[in-house]
Amino acid sequence: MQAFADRAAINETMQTGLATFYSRSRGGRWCKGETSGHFINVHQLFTDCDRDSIIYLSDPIGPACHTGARTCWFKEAQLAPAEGPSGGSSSSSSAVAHEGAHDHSDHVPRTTLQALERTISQRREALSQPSDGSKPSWTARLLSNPELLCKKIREEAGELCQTLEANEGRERAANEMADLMYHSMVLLNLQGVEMEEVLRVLRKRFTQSGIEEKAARAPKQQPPQ
Ligand SMILES: N=c1c2ncn([C@@H]3O[C@H](COP(=O)(O)OP(=O)(O)OP(=O)(O)O)[C@@H](O)[C@H]3O)c2ncn1[C@@H]1O[C@H](COP(=O)(O)O)[C@@H](O)[C@H]1O
Repeated sequence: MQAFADRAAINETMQTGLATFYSRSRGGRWCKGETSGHFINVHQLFTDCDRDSIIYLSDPIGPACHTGARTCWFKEAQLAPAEGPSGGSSSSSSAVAHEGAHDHSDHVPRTTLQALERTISQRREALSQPSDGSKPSWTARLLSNPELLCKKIREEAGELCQTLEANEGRERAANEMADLMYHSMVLLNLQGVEMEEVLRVLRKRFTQSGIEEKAARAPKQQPPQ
């Protein structure tokens, strides 16, 4: 979402950790979620180079958009082709944006991981439909065969390690990591885990050393003899 914030709203955000803005229509400060319950937990603030724009990096509790959509950006703007000099159009109006007809439930800008996660979900959904004779899908094969999936994940992890052990170079390492991530994401789909949950776990760990975290763990219960 995008909204205005004045100095007081930004100060409040920093003090409470909840995204707070300034409503120009109501002429006052508002904490996102105070009516809906959909608060936004802010964990980092960035300003742009000339300090007139701020990003609140955050974890939203529920949908961020007042329409109930996860994000406010669900309408795709399409760029009209630029007209040449004979078209009589000035350069400032050569690219005209207009809204696409997409519905917010499915059409939102996605990060690379979210786009891949969506494709995997679509393959999973297609498994429960009668086959439409479309192209064979490797993802569908993995989803239907957990044994093959786990074998591939172990194999890909081994190949990633080998890139270091056999000094295979950075391009190979990037490729093997991509293989491992893709196959692991198929497993996460079967487990009902979203990548966002994994990223949240990683973010939580930002402030803690791995050694300290392990030392603080509760002792494991011994299995009954
Ligand atoms: N990212 C991937 C992806 N990465 C790897 N693979 C497939 O995983 C398989 C890996 O098996 P291999 O045994 O060949 O293993 P390998 O390590 O690549 O090969 P070797 O080094 O062992 O020879 C290959 O078929 C790859 O094409 C992937 N298959 C699919 N995706 C994504 O999933 C989408 C949907 O794919 P389908 O479900 O196949 O339509 C694609 O558009 C991609 O975005």
